[in-house]
Amino acid sequence: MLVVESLSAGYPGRPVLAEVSFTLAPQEMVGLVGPNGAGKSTLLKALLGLLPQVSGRVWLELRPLLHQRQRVAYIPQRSEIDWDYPITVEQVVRLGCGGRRSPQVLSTLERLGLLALRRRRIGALSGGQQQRVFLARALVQGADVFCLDEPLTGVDAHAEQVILDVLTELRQNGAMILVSTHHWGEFLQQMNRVMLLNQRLIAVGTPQEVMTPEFLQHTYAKNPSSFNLERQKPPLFC
Ligand SMILES: Nc1ncnc2c1ncn2[C@@H]1O[C@H](COP(=O)(O)OP(=O)(O)OP(=O)(O)O)[C@@H](O)[C@H]1O
Repeated sequence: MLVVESLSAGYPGRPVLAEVSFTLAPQEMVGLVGPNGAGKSTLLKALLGLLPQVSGRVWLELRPLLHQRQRVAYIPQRSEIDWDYPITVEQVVRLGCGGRRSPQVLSTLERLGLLALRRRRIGALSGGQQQRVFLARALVQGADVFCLDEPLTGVDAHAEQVILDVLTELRQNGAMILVSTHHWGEFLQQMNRVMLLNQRLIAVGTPQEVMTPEFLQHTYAKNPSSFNLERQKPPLFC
């Protein structure tokens, strides 16, 4: 179980997240939804200890997550990756296991339909192929927790299906998956729970419980704290 307690985070002179608390259980896939600038990427980075200004606690099975960082795989948002960096598909995937050559790298490349592309530079791939490369790196890492930042952005229908199939299999095998997304369709319906975020956690529940006009209006409002929380069912609120 991953437990996040009162996580606040931001950048120098720019507080972003305030007091976010939630849990993530094995076999759970939780969606992170909110407007541009809500702090979804900031939350994923803060969890992983990638930001300088963080307070709060993050535990994985009763031990601080930062002491067992290798158990978490992170797939950053596309815009955070330097696609001109001179590295091949296979080299990226190998980074998941400390740069080693391993049969698992080749089998994972094959599983994700990337074997024939393994000697190509990552910058020479399509968006869907690039996203599959980073998913392959995460799989090779053998992590228990997967944090994915907008994995379906810029991918075609084939890559989308491959990614969804892998996530389903990971979940069945006991992984904990946290995924930020602007895709509200079928993808969101596959989530066990959805967290609505706008600098603070607005609501958590099943997609049916939280993807309602009222919750969404509040989440996407310029000033979400002005919403009348008393009118809502308490269990959904954080
Ligand atoms: N490196 C940084 N330095 C300063 N401010 C930043 C930095 N990165 C992000 N921010 C700011 O933090 C806020 C939250 O950004 P974040 O990227 O976490 O939002 P997001 O919910 O992931 O948005 P999107 O859906 O557009 O990806 C924004 O106001 C953004 O401008």
